[in-house]
Amino acid sequence: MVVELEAFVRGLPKAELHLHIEGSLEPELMFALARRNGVALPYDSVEAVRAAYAFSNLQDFLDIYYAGAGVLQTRQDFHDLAMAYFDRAAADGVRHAEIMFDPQTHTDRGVPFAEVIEGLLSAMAEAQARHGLSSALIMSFLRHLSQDAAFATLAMAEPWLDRIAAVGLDSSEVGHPPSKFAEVFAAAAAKGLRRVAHAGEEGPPAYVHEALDLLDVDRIDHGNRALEDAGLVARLVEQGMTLTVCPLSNHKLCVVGDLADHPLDRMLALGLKATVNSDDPAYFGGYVADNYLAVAKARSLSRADLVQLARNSFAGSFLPTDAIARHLEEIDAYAAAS
Ligand SMILES: Nc1ncnc2[nH]cnc12
Ligand SMILES: [Zn+2]
Repeated sequence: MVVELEAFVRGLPKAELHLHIEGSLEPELMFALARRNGVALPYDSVEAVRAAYAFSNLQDFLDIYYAGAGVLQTRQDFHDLAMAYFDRAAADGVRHAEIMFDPQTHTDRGVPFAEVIEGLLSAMAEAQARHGLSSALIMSFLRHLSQDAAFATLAMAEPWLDRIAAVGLDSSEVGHPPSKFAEVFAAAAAKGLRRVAHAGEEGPPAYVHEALDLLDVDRIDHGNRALEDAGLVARLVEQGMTLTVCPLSNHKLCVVGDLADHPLDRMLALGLKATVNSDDPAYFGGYVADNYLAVAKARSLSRADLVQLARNSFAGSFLPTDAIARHLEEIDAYAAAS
């Protein structure tokens, strides 16, 4: 049976490994939560919000993203936000999602850590029950803030550490190298947490080296600029390091000028373990299947490439090996039947 590309992509079993839950806040939900919580928004319509989503770099986006997150106040808000994401992800063939959250974006405006994480955890349980979709939490530190602030966040998370898979590092990259967070990542590792970090999105290849050397990361989020350093590429290939690549994000934030120039297929050809992810889907124009489709069309990816990307997503996840093996078998059966 030859399945048409869009149906093939949406049906392909996949994991999403790079998703900021605050970046899945659609303007409609932003308005509904603003009303529910009595928060004033600087926009008078959903259309005006969408019109503001024209970014020329990462910081342009982050300014709007942190402002939008201000409508999130109660555990019900975080539950509703995450459920909206899980419903969309399930419709996109996502079987497992490792979602990042930015506690400091909320605790710094007086929202208790417990409200944030309990809302997310209840949605994760509901996604498992409703869709059979498993998930894990990545607690990201904001790199424009200090390492001491990251340590304070790690301390706040102490009662929930058995429910958090990993720590991450996000926000404004340039000027905030991984080395700034070496001690807090070591402390997280000592507590049994895995580690991921945004590196090489806007920052130089040296930041990717630092994430490997000083943060001992299990995955690199983005990693595009690693391609500028052949020795670094060889190192990433040798280590089998997963890169969580986000094509529509790269385009919207001008990391690539045109999707037609996206390096995803070059990464695969070099032997890098690239995956496809949505990053902040409400802001960048599409969820994970839209990312697969857009880059597949722009770069003429083969079905074998798409299957490889989906395989990489499970292989690079924090799932136990037996669960990974089951998902890989499901992909093989799907590919054989399509
Ligand atoms: N693409 C991105 N890069 C850095 N920090 C982020 N926070 C949310 N999305 C991000
Ligand atoms: Zn990201």
